[in-house]
Amino acid sequence: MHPLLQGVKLVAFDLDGTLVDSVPDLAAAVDAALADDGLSPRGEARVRDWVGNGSHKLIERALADALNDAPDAERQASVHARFLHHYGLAPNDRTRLYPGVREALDGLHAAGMPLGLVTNKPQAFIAPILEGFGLADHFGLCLGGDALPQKKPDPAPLLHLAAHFGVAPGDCLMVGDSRHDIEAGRRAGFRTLAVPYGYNHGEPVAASRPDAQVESLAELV
Ligand SMILES: O=C(O)COP(=O)(O)O
Ligand SMILES: [Mg+2]
Repeated sequence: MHPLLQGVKLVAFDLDGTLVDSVPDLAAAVDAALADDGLSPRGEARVRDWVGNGSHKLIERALADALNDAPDAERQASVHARFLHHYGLAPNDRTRLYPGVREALDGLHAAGMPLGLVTNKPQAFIAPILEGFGLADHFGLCLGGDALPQKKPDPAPLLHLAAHFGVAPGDCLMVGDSRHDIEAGRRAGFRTLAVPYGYNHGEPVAASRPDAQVESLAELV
């Protein structure tokens, strides 16, 4: 067991970039939505740097890049709707679990550790993705970016999760790949653990000074 887990009574995981490498499917849906609007594809490498603040921000960043200008609200809304449509058709085609994720989730779950998921991804996509990997039953509560008025880096979803399980924030651990996870965790009073392999707008997540970092989540168990 990782030393940071000592005394921990609830572990909250981020989804994109922490448990799953979802950018191939996200980028395909972004590019399909842009194509519906007559715009050229942006590609996986750019989309990788735009993930982390939810689907509206993702589309805003993609449109600003494609247009070289801030999109108007109507165009933003219509391309976002097309993105939700395309992503909903294939959220799991090329999405993969990172190495060590299944071992970590199986091990923690088998040990009776309550697990939660806090992602900025829309709620509707969480279950299809987790079910695709047979992992939906591992999590007692999953919160998407549209589940509450606030999303990460606001601490509200983490505090909601801790209250749901009746665990004091100081006994909770937030595990994530981006500065939004570490900031939300710190502001909620959680311990924080980072993985370096995900999406953090092209910056090392270590710059956010998490309490610890692991190369693989297998190190948790
Ligand atoms: O949808 C996003 O922007 C990222 O989601 P995450 O919070 O699971 O990294
Ligand atoms: Mg993430």
